[in-house]
Amino acid sequence: MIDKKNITGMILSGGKSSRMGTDKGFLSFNGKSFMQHSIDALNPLVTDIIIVSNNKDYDVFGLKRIEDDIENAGPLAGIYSGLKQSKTDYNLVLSCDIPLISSTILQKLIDAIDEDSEIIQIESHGKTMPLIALYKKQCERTFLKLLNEGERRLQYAVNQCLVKNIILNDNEAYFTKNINTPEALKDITI
Ligand SMILES: Nc1nc2c(ncn2[C@@H]2O[C@H](COP(=O)(O)OP(=O)(O)OP(=O)(O)O)[C@@H](O)[C@H]2O)c(=O)[nH]1
Repeated sequence: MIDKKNITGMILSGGKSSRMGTDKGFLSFNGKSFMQHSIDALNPLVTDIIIVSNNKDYDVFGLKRIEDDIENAGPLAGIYSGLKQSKTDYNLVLSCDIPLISSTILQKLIDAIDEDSEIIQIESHGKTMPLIALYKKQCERTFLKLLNEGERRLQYAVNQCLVKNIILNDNEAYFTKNINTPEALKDITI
């Protein structure tokens, strides 16, 4: 049984937000920013939350913010930067564009911890979601090697580690919806 004191929460908020056209973490849903939704889902499960972003505006959330070690290299580099600075073996990593996310879904990742898995990720509607996932700190080494080789694909990097998928049913899948476009935001708002 793992103690929640051994888990760091990490929220990635870099990238271009090119499909949305505006920084996704500051978008509002149900009276709260997308970033705050990720923070609130993590809070009961972890003792510490880190925001991985080069944008100083995120300091408004009063959390530790770290910058990408390798710039413009996408979420793989963001996770690498977070793991490098993490002091805990287990790290719950979220993106900032999943405003429906809940602690109940994240608890499933924690409940699935076993001796072998290095990464435990959500699988929703047949799609694996490495940005709703638990990473062991030791993945840092594999990720750095891949980044140094020029690799940028997060799912490829995840598959180089020992990974377990937690398959959600259709009702649960709703809570993992990615909001990448203004149309997707409109869909959940109506
Ligand atoms: N720290 C960090 N986070 C990133 C980086 N690129 C993407 N992210 C985050 O990873 C998550 C998924 O990002 P995507 O939706 O794939 O990419 P995006 O750049 O946000 O958006 P698009 O330009 O529309 O693809 C979001 O939470 C982003 O904030 C990066 O280079 N560094």
